[in-house]
Amino acid sequence: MNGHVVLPAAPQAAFLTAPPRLPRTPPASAVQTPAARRRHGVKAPTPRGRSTPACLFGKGDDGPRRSVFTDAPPPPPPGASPAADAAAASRALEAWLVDNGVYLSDKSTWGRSPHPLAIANETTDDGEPSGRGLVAIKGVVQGEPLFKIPLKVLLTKEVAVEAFGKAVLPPSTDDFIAMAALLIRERSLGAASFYAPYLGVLPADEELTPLFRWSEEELTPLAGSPTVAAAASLRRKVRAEFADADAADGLFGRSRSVFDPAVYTYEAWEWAFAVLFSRLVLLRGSGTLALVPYADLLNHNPYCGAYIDTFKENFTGEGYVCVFTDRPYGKMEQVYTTYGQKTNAELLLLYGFVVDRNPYDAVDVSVAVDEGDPLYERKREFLEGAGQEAGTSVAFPLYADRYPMELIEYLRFCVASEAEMDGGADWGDFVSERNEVCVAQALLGACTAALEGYARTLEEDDALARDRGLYAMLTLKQRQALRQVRGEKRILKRTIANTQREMQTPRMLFTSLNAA
Ligand SMILES: C[S@@+](CC[C@H](N)C(=O)[O-])C[C@H]1O[C@@H](n2cnc3c(N)ncnc32)[C@H](O)[C@@H]1O
Repeated sequence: MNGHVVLPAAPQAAFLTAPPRLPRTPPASAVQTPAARRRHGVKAPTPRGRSTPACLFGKGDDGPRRSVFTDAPPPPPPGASPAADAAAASRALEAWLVDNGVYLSDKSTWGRSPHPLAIANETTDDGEPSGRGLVAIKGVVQGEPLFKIPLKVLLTKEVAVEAFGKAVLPPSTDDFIAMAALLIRERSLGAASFYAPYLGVLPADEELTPLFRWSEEELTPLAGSPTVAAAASLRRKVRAEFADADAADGLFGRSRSVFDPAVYTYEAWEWAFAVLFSRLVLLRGSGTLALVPYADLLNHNPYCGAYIDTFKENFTGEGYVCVFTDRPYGKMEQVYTTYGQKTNAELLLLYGFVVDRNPYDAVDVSVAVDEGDPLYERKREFLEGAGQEAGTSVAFPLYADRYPMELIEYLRFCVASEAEMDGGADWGDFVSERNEVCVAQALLGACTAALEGYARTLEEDDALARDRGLYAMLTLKQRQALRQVRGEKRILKRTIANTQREMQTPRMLFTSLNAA
């Protein structure tokens, strides 16, 4: 029996990023004319940096608005400081949202309660920077809709098809590819883009650090972790997708007058995919993938049960996206959403962060029929007959407190004796004490081999994390890597300890008590 830990295949739509260098003047083909804007059903852009959002400091439609983050002094000029620029970008986004019908006032009006949130330009989670976030500026009750974002400000494949035209971007184009093209185009338009205020609050390129963008050197502290292979796999996919699009018969290659090679570069492509991976949401009901401005400022909390949904206004028939809270929030508390039940490896790969105490964290262990097993051929043929392709190796997730029963069933088969095979055993059930002990040994072997693959032991990692002086010298990526490998090693060690304990009573070794 051999065993090693691997990550599941990288996400299907995983593609890529690096901040594109923007041309000073957008190519003529990329400039959005007022006529085109009308065709796309969007309003003329609010020039970036031109005005102070009325909703915060002026007397706009909603009257004066107080913001806990922007109270008092007038905004400093652009470029005064990174913090001032970030605040100005947030205000520009709010003004744009208000212009497009989002109610952000902290006053109630007929039929509308005060908007309970404000943008925090700098937040922290688990002691690490987590960029912008949304914070309650008044108490929020459970189930309260936090905001209504009109569908017209969303970025979707449909918008991309409209923007480029069906002849250039057929509706059958993959969602990620269509939206990557749209993002690159809108960014190249600069202030002329309808979405400029939204693009203005996206993290700076160097702040977009999903694992697939890490350099070889940056990946070094993750040596031994299945995340390294996952990052390489995702990087390859993103590159391959770009190569396809860039080929003479690909999306870009076919329409070079629209897709200027100086704008639609690999760097721009990677940037767009990093944005999409970390911000796209799947809207329930319609099944549409969308970038939802403002809603995508919500940070992730794995314990959060908030949900996002679309609905239609009764009178106007206009569509909205709404986020509903799962619990009450007090004033000044950061309000969260969930990006789904993701492992830390998935969060690191796609979003660039790791969550301490993540209840969904898991490490995949890959198990296979031992090639030295005299029954190897018979077992391989059996698996192929059952539809399993490419050998006998299968990956299963190990959680801190459980493992999937399918892993045990598969191991029971892998270690089965001839008599057990002949007897047509039900692998979902106890087969024999011998079989059960072999399963335990195989599991221990897989976990031990995985632990031996790391450069450092868990104890050495723990010592590094405890050493304040040394820890403070680590870069953010090094700290994320340390948290990632410590989490993986803890799960592997816990599985070893649990399995060794359970081996005391082999008859009851792998009951559903431990299984997921
Ligand atoms: C959908 S965006 C959320 C808004 C984001 N903070 C921003 O500044 O635009 C997702 C990104 O936020 C950050 N983030 C979200 N939740 C986080 C968390 N719990 N810990 C650390 N970073 C987090 C990560 O950089 C992630 O890629």
